[in-house]
Amino acid sequence: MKPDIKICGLKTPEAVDRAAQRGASHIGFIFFQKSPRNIEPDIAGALADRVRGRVKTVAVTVDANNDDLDEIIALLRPDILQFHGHETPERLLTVKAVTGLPIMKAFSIRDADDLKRIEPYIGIADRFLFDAKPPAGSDLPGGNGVSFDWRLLRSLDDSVDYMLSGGLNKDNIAEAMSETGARAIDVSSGVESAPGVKDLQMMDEFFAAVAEATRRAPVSGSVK
Ligand SMILES: O=C(O)c1ccccc1N[C@@H]1O[C@H](COP(=O)(O)O)[C@@H](O)[C@H]1O
Repeated sequence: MKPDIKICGLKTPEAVDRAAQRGASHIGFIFFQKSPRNIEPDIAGALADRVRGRVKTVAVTVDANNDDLDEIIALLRPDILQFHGHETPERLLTVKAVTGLPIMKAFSIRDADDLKRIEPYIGIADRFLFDAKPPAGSDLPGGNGVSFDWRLLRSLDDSVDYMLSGGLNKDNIAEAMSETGARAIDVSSGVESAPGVKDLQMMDEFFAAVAEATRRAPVSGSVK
């Protein structure tokens, strides 16, 4: 079965349309001032309208306050909230109760101990997203185009639903999928020609590489 595919950090109608045409299950919009992929909520909402109901929209935030979340939710009307900061389980429970939206909580992974940090979030986060730790000096908690040791995920219980993220691209996605058996994958800078600039051909090549990897080793299990 084809994995869920999230293309993150979209900013143009062309990239949104191409992601939908090629079969993305999710598209992500980044609400983080320091990111080259940062977008205003009203613009993200207009982009999402192009594919609403066909592709799930994900609002990516980093330790956002209530006012910012309210504005993003009102203007984007996302299907899923992705939290890429230091949000506590209590914070996410509150947001979930107030908004009624599914939550994806991102974790930066370098070693086995990093995976243990998900435990208090089990039963609260609807899905996890595993990304690499940012390189030293990076302003960004994600979107750095770096990978982690995928073998670490072998220890995960099969009931843990996650998106594999961090440095994925057309050249490594087959290995990443076969190493992890991930049922969902997430890419941003791996389909960019420059920071924040999505490249339609690179997107095509990524989707083709996922299709080829899926043909060789079908992903098993149910996909949300
Ligand atoms: O992409 C960003 O700029 C970003 C900013 C703040 C929080 C998260 C961000 N991106 C997330 O990181 C993954 C992985 O990116 P990459 O493929 O390694 O470049 C991306 O998909 C977003 O979920």
